[in-house]
Amino acid sequence: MQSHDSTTTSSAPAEGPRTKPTPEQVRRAPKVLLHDHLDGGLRPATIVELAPANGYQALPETDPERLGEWFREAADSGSLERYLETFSHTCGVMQTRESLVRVAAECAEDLAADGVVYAEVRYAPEQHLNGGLTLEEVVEAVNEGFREGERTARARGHRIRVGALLTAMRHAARSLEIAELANRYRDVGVVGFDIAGAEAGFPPTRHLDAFEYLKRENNHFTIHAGEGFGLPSIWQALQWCGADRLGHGVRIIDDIKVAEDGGVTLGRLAAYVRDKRVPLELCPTSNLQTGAASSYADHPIGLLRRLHFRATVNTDNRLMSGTSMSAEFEHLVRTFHYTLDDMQWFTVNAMKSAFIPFDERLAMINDVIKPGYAELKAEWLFR
Ligand SMILES: O=c1[nH]cnc2c1ncn2[C@@H]1O[C@H](CO)[C@@H](O)[C@H]1O
Ligand SMILES: [Zn+2]
Repeated sequence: MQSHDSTTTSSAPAEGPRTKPTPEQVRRAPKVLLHDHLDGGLRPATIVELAPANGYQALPETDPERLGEWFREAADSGSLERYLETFSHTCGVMQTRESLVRVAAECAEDLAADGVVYAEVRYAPEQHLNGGLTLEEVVEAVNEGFREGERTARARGHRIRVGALLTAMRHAARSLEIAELANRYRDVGVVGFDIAGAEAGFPPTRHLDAFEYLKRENNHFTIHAGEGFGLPSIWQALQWCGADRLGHGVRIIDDIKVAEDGGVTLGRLAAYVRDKRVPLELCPTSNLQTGAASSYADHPIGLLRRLHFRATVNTDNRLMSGTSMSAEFEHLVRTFHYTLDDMQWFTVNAMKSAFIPFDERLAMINDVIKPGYAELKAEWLFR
């Protein structure tokens, strides 16, 4: 793996842009998040407070701290299916308009406080209908919450833009309806579409009609693929369904061979993914919990970054993984000795891969991300 410990050579500066960023710098660095689930990022205290209004009585703990621990432990099962069971408790308290507005507002605030400047946050509208809301009311409540959170963040000195991705559940049969919903709200807060849920046994081609519809509408979508299942799922997502990005895609590693001497051979699918610059929404901590990777050091992100795949860093579910964008980068800095330059590389990759218009992505890169990193990289000069 990469190892450039810049403190070992006597001629290298002890400080500088290529040294390890401090936790404070990691937090302040502008970050872009493409893969974060709204129902996987609630504050534990909010879950406890919202339970009565939603008539939800099945919470495993009512003390916020213990509840947070419960989620982290329950999600740490080594299986995607068991990991997903924990979402019944978060969706259980997201069944009223007020609950959805609050959860979305807090999501935007929490991401902004963590230094995220642009986020695409996903959720499945079909999972929020038990209290009598319509699909449209769900989308409008979440949009309202994101706008409110953006304003609160701004008042606290943080700038963030949040777009929604509408997810359809792959075991269910509402994907075309949700794709149509995403299309209807595309210029009002919704930037794309996704499918999620258990991957094994539910191939993306089950939802081909939804993807073909979105393609005809010139709309954007990502597909969870290559997480709980391997290469066939990634291949279908790209070559049958036409996904713009891969949710996780981490198992593309199965199509990459590294020889004893370090030589690397890409199979046809891995070569396609790299050549076509297909964005990989990698989520290291989540992968450790669902068994898609065994440790940070063994996580394919190290190799994929080295091979210049379009890799991005994401949280997936901040509650279940007890993580944040800063925490994910901290793990990577510690494991792979990443610098601010590496962080900027991942962040620019993510911004290039976002679903908002090209001119806005470019302005975010040139006017927000690059100046943000330049300022951090220059700090050592003035200490
Ligand atoms: O890593 C994941 N892989 C597959 N599905 C997921 C993952 N994280 C969350 N969800 C599913 O997406 C739904 C909508 O947000 C969640 O309710 C959960 O069931
Ligand atoms: Zn996910």
